[in-house]
Amino acid sequence: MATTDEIIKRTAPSHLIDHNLIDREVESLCDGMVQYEKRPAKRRDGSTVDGLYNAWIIFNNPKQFNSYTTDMVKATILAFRRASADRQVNAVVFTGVGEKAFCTGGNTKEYAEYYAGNPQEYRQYMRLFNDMVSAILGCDKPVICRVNGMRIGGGQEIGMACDFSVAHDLANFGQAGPKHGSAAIGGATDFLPVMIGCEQAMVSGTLCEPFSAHKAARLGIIADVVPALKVGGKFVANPTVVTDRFLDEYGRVVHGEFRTGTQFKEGQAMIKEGEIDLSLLDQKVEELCAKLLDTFPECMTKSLEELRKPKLNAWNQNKENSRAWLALNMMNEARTGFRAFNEGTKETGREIDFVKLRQGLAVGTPWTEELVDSLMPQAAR
Ligand SMILES: CC(C)(COP(=O)(O)OP(=O)(O)OC[C@H]1O[C@@H](n2cnc3c(N)ncnc32)[C@H](O)[C@@H]1OP(=O)(O)O)[C@@H](O)C(=O)NCCC(=O)NCCSC(=O)C1=CCCCC1=O
Repeated sequence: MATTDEIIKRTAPSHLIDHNLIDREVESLCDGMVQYEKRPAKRRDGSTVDGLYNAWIIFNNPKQFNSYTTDMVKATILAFRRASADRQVNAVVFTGVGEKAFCTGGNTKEYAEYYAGNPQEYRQYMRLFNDMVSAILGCDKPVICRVNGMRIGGGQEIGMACDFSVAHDLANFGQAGPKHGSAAIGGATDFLPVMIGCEQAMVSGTLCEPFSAHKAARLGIIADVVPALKVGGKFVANPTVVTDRFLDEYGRVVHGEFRTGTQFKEGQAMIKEGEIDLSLLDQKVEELCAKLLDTFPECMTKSLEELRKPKLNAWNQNKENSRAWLALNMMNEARTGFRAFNEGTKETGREIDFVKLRQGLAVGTPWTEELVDSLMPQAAR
């Protein structure tokens, strides 16, 4: 009987049709700010497999916490299409450069300096943003978000669109929308209720308070969490977070909550002194890729399609209306909030005086250029 290798050699077509839409390098669309790499797939024992790969899609804008510009969004859509169509690709790993941030969402500089007050332009941008989320949810390969750091705002939204998330435990998660002039309707309001339930979704989507990776694991937003901080050559859990007990003296769950006061400060100092090592994160990601490799490929894709439905159905129901609302919102609250973040500093703060704005609106003050300027942090203080 012929071996499988001999049969493959004899029967595979000599010419393969390319199903990509365009024949262009991902990097060329965005000055290398999104990288696309095919890394050899590995078996569970760590050995490399011939002719099979995992596609790594990497945001490369670390100075701005891997926030995505319009060009990066375009490149990301192309990257996911490429990985989806590539017969040699087992799984996609979506991550960012460095250890500080996976992604903190849309680029607030571009929002403030180009899109603010320009709803028709932002509507075009939102076409691309929506296509990026849909490209993740429509990828024929399992998508793993390798959470190499903060996952905030639109970063959390594209992260939650992925099938699995594995994080290092110094990463924070959360939304920024209502604090910065937006609503978290780029996926979060669709995904959060189905992933963590309506109550916790409400807390995250409205209050915009960051939460730890340990809490993200407890809530069920991520599949796994690993330590990244090394002190004296040994891995330790994030020292700014409670990880040594589950309940407080009143029986309330405290595991994964941030420590407070002096304990928090001591934790921060420990992080500063220690060394960050992402090797355990990479190990977990590779392990997951290897498990996915050990399955029938079409059964895997069908399983993904079915298991994505709760997220996908919510997303498809809302994405076009959300796009229109977000575009018009660029005339007032987004224009104000993103400018405030962009123009403010650590000294002045980067948010507006919400009470002042609410007081003005409460007596019918219209949105004017003058009102917006007066709300900027440097003007108010
Ligand atoms: C809370 C933060 C994520 C982190 O705070 P902190 O740790 O204090 O760091 P910073 O000093 O604020 O940031 C370090 C530098 O990175 C720059 N940065 C951070 N995030 C962005 C960004 N999103 N775009 C551009 N630049 C960014 C920051 O300016 C600093 O650089 P500098 O040169 O000034 O020192 C905090 O950074 C934060 O809140 N960031 C903004 C988060 C945000 O508002 N994101 C956009 C949300 S809206 C969105 O993503 C949407 C998606 C689609 C649908 C519509 C929509 O609104």
